[in-house]
Amino acid sequence: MADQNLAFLSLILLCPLSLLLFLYFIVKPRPVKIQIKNRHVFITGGSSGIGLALAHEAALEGAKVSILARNMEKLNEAKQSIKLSTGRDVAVFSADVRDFDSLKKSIEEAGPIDVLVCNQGVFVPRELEGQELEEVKFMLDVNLMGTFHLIKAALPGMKNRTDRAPASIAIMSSQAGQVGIYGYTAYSASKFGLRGMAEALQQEVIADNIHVSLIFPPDTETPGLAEENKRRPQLTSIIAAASGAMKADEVAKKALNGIKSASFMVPCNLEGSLLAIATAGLSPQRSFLMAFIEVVAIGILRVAGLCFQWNWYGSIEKWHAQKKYHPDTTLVYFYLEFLHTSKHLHPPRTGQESVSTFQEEDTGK
Ligand SMILES: NC(=O)C1=CN([C@@H]2O[C@H](COP(=O)(O)OP(=O)(O)OC[C@H]3O[C@@H](n4cnc5c(N)ncnc54)[C@H](OP(=O)(O)O)[C@@H]3O)[C@@H](O)[C@H]2O)C=CC1
Ligand SMILES: CCCCCCCCCCCCCCCC(=O)[C@@H](N)CO
Repeated sequence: MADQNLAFLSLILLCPLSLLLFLYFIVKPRPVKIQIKNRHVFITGGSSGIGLALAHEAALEGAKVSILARNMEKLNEAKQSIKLSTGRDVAVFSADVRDFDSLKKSIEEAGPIDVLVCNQGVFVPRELEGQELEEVKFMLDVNLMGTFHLIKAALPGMKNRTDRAPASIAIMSSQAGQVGIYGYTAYSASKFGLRGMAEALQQEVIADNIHVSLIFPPDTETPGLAEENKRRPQLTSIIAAASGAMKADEVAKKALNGIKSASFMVPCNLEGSLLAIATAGLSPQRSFLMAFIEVVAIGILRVAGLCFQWNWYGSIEKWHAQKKYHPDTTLVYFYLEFLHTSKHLHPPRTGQESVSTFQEEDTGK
């Protein structure tokens, strides 16, 4: 009897241990550390929000930082604020990521890059039915094509870097790049696109000791989010509230740690970690411990994911039912529910909002 118990006990211990051992030997690419100190860190969208917070963090850690965005005034303000808080000078470059030639010029001027952070991004949430195709194209152009332009422009210099030390290409996705969210058809498409690009690119640049990281923040308090909240559909806010909001410097710290450990997927909060496991798919995983957790947890997280979908489709059904039977009270109802589910307070949508965010951003540049 005692022998049987012992055999049973060693069996339940042996299974996970042999799985761990197996994963230890097979995870690829192998773990690597990316140094930040004294390296050239080039951050697009570095004049605002998450990019600016990342520029601060990287400068604090002793990097040589360059930031790129369109508006020179905002760039200079960012430069001053980083100088003030860290005592370090950052180089600023004004270019639109949609314009490959001017981007290439800036990148050549900046010199070889060790850590490229593709962070620029625009988000104009709206149901596809009411969204102009130009707005769809705007998001795909800046978020997806802009990142292609950046990597095409920076890669030759990165490959020819003299020290051959591990380098990084970090790409700012979003939790809306892991799961499709109501109101984000175009935005989610642009961010899902980045994931496909990143998975393929990692295989192509591994031989050059370049390591790709994909960062997945939840709602993050930035000037961009404040602008977005003025016109975000209520259902988008309700669904996005499933993941807690973060501050830009918290996201920047998580992002920089993810870059330093060369993690392929970089979640930023607890919900993000669960999402990363639930959507692991065939993405690379360097950590055998994380791989172990993925293998063990993936089934139950699928159940959790289905529960989230149940909840979200419930909200959508309620929204439509309210609209049908009480057209006048719908907005009030959702506004009240919204107050309970989100920290971002703003007046309910009237349906009369203009597309000015997009037009203002997009003209005269
Ligand atoms: N805030 C959030 O809730 C979340 C944000 N993200 C992602 O994080 C990234 C940063 O977001 P956030 O900090 O909120 O954004 P902000 O709107 O605060 O800042 C965006 C930055 O990108 C620059 N930028 C915008 N368009 C272009 C362009 N065409 N060419 C060059 N630079 C451009 C802006 O400068 P300028 O206008 O002068 O060009 C600015 O520096 C984005 O990719 C976003 O999708 C992901 C999840 C959540
Ligand atoms: C299996 C377990 C699942 C765990 C919970 C899932 C929660 C999903 C919430 C998605 C939130 C999307 C926010 C997008 C923010 C963004 O990108 C915009 N603000 C634009 O910048």
